[in-house]
Amino acid sequence: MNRAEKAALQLQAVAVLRTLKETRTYEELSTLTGLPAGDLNRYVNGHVLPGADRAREVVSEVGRDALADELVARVAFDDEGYVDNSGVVFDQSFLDLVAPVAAETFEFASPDVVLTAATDGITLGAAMASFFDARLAYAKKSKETAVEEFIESRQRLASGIELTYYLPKRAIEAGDTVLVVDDLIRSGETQELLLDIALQADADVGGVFTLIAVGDEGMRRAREITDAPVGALTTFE
Ligand SMILES: O=P(O)(O)OC[C@H]1O[C@H](OP(=O)(O)OP(=O)(O)O)[C@H](O)[C@@H]1O
Repeated sequence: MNRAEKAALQLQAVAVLRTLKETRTYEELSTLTGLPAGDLNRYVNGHVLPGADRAREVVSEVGRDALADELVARVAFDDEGYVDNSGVVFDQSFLDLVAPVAAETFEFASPDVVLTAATDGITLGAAMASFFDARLAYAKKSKETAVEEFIESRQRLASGIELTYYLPKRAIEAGDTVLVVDDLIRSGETQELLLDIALQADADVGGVFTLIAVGDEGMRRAREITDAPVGALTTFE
């Protein structure tokens, strides 16, 4: 880890602690993290930065659990099992915290491009792309006017309806490492289409990440297609 990476990790840990502090006292934060309340106070107020080891622990362990809990609290299911995750995907600051936690938790290859599906995957994709200093590409269900060449991936869904995603061809170059992300994986049909787009582009898949996995069908499907790490921040049964 070079100096800039260390500084970035330290600042991410401070951002995680500040978010946790919004709804907790320093004593509660101390119980949660195992760190002394006085040190936490100095980190949250920006007087001192946590050392690299502490910072990593905050981001990957405390941060992961706390963000997963926060995610559960912000997601609602209706009677038919559909998910309302607007409380998460509309909150770019929250997603900006998720990105370093995801990167610390799963061993994704550092991507050149983060690939997602419009619409709800875009804000998570932007957070992940910004964290990795990568480009963002999102496939859409319609063709963008004025774009001449597309990579298309089509599939007949279990429902019988055909779903096609289109990505402007120049968005991914052959040999790019692609991290596929989405807000939600349920059946895995969308992930399969995104992974097929990466394959058609002759890209290498560096990982698959989702905020929410509903059941394990979609995650299993993604793991059948790629050997890269496939991870979710939270799984709902
Ligand atoms: O694993 P799957 O069964 O494919 O489901 C996951 C997909 O469903 C949602 O998108 P949706 O198709 O509702 O489009 P939207 O993002 O525009 O709402 C979600 O954003 C994922 O892309």
